[in-house]
This record gives sequence, C-alpha cells and structure tokens, in this order.
Amino acid sequence: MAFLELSRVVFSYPRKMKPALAGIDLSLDKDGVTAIVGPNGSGKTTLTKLLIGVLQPTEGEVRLEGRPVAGYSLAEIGRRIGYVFQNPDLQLFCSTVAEEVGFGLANRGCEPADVQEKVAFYLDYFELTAYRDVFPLYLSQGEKQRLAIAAVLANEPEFLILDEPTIGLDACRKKNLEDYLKKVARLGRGMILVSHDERFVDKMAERVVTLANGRIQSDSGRKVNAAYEA
Ligand SMILES: Nc1ncnc2c1ncn2[C@@H]1O[C@H](COP(=O)(O)OP(=O)(O)OP(=O)(O)O)[C@@H](O)[C@H]1O
Repeated sequence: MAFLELSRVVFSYPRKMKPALAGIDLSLDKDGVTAIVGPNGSGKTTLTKLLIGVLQPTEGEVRLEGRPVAGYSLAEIGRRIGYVFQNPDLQLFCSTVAEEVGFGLANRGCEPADVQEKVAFYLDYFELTAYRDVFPLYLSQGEKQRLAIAAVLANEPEFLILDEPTIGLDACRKKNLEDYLKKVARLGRGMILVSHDERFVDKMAERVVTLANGRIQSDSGRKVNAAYEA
C-alpha cells in the first residue's frame, strides 16, 4: 500500500477561476526521495499542503496509509509527517533557538535528559549552538532556515516534506543538509523535496515529478540512485 496517495485530486482556491491542481494521481511510498519540480505557480506547494491535510481537495481524495487524510487530526498527521515550510518565519514560534528544536520532543513526552541530548546534537549539526538562547526571529534568513529544518528533523518523523529547503543556504550548509538528508533516507524514511535547485534535486532525488499548470507533466518513477547505496 502507498504511504501517501492522491486520487483524481482537483483543488481550487476560493475566488480563483483556474484550479491550482487539475486532476492529480500520485502514489508515494514510505521510503525514497521524490522531488516535485515545476515553474512558479504550477501547484507544488498546494500539492504538499493537501498531503498534510492543511488544504482539503475540491474533488478527489488524499489518503495516508489507505485512510482519507480528512479523517486524521492535523496533530496526528503532524506527528507522522514533518513539514518544513518555504518561509521559516511561518513555523518558528518559540522564544529561544534551543526551545524551538526541543519543542516537539518535549511535547511528545520525551525525558528532559533525552530532549537536552537531542537538542545539543541538532544545534551542533546545523551550526546553531552559538545561538541557542537567541530569539529565533532575530536570526539571519539562512540561520532561520537551518533552525526550521533542525526543529523538524529532531522530531524524527516517519516522512518529511521540505518546501525549498536550500533557500538561503550557502554551499557549505547546503552540503551539510544534503549529507544529513541522505542519512535520513538511508534509514528508510521517505521525503518529498519541492525545489527549484536543480543541482540539489539531482543529487538527492530518486524520482522527479514535474508539475505544469496544476497537472503532472512527467514522473520519472523510481530509479536506483548510487548515492543511497550503503
Ligand atoms: N492562498 C492562495 N489563495 C489564492 N491563490 C493561491 C493561494 N496560494 C497559491 N495560490 C495560487 O495557486 C497556484 C499554485 O500555487 P503554488 O504556491 O502551489 O505554486 P508553486 O508551484 O508552489 O509555486 P512557487 O514555485 O512559486 O513556489 C498559483 O497560481 C497561485 O497564485
């Protein structure tokens, strides 16, 4: 059974004549890295928001492990699917960087010592230790982006959706992110990358789905990517 599935999905924003998605059929397994690419306005972000139940399809159905997404609470989906928004400002809400990384773990009832250990690890990996007590919205754009990614990864979700994760990252930080995500992928956790960064997509994705005008223009399907061979 597919982990996530869209069947004949049409989505129209209110007061818009043209649907943002105009009939999407797509199945995603629990493992593997799928990139969703396509021009501005082709529907990439809309598609990912339907997958996490933030938007409901106008027609058709979105399923998570065979059950309609509409039947899950947003909190349930959020525990299983980590979502990094295109704009990190929209997802940072804690009063310090360290709190932001540990929030999900503490919320899930992790022991405080385990939370501390994981927070230290993720702050170190994403080079944020020096900012641990800083108010997140005071960080630079690239630092905020790294923090948003670290906070989602720290929760170790079963599946990840990253919308333009490389925006604002310099070459060195991009390589760090690539290495970490490849490690996550090798552990069998799947992900969707929405990205205009062709080099990053090339290095990361086993499957590339191209959207154009709210439709799937091409789908490379699955292929073996040498980068994932242990
Ligand atoms: N909240 C909204 N209200 C109305 N229309 C919207 C809204 N969000 C997106 N749209 C429209 O829906 C279409 C698809 O937008 P979407 O953000 O999904 O595209 P995208 O492929 O992610 O674009 P980009 O590459 O620029 O991020 C666009 O025409 C956009 O203008």
